Amino acid sequence: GSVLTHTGACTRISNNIYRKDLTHRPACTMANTIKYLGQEEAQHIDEELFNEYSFSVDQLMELAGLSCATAVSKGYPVQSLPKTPPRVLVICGPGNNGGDGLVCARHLKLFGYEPSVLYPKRSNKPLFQNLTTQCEKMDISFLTEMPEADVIDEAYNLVIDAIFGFSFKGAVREPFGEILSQLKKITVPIASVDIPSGWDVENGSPHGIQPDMLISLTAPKKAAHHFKGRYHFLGGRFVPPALEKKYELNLPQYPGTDCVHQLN
Ligand SMILES: NC(=O)C1=CN([C@@H]2O[C@H](COP(=O)(O)OP(=O)(O)OC[C@H]3O[C@@H](n4cnc5c(N)ncnc54)[C@H](OP(=O)(O)O)[C@@H]3O)[C@@H](O)[C@H]2O)[C@@H](O)CC1
Ligand SMILES: [K+]
Repeated sequence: GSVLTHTGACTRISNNIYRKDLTHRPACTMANTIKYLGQEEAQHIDEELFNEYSFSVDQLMELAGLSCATAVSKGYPVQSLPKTPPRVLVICGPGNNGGDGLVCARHLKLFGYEPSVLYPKRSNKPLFQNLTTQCEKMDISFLTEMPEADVIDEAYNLVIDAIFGFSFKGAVREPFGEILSQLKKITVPIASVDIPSGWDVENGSPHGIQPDMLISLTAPKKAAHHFKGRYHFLGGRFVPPALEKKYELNLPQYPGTDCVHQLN
């Protein structure tokens, strides 16, 4: 049952999850509302997971990437894809969001998809080199350049956008400006990891890419209020309860042992 005493400013999405109405601040208690994080708060939680809770990047990235592949398999089951072979294009950026993409590509391959990766600005950190080798050893092909929008529509069933996450700031620098301009023209669906790339992390971007799926990791970022696609999943089921409490994340219960929770 609801414990909210509000004026209709919250939209009930599913059990114990309420989405804030964009037009006015909810008068309801925030006790049952999943928190949408600002950029700095997302970065603080990230630092705390590593520094206070002693997680390694590898651990959380593996769970984040697995969540993304799982959400994709729920929204776009391999048997339901219009084109065979079941090709998907995974575009990876230079930071940890790109690392999530590399992990996601590997799990998608294990799930029966045929991922190809575009990873134009590579990190020389061992973690990223290892993730790249793991993909190569699993016969995941790496593209040398961004295909034109019509080629993507012809060859791929969907695009995984793992270009930028919660550390994105300012005007998009190349080669990602050109990549995002092609993504604005494609008609196959885009699944964005954590943030639709190119969007301001808090305010979104009305003229940016419009993904069909968003997989929010740890907790949604404020930009997710502007997401208009069909599927919004929460992933990254690794938040210790004490950390969740400290930041008042009010995360929903994940079903059973699932690593993703569908928000809408
Ligand atoms: N705690 C969690 O929840 C976990 C979070 N995880 C994931 O980590 C993500 C955050 O990763 P992150 O901090 O590495 O940054 P991210 O957003 O990938 O981008 C930084 C890179 O982008 C670049 N860049 C920035 N602005 C740019 C511009 N305008 N134009 C062009 N380039 C620009 C910038 O380049 P530089 O400024 O260094 O040149 C830098 O290299 C998070 O969203 C989630 O997906 C999981 O892996 C694990 C658990
Ligand atoms: K992204």
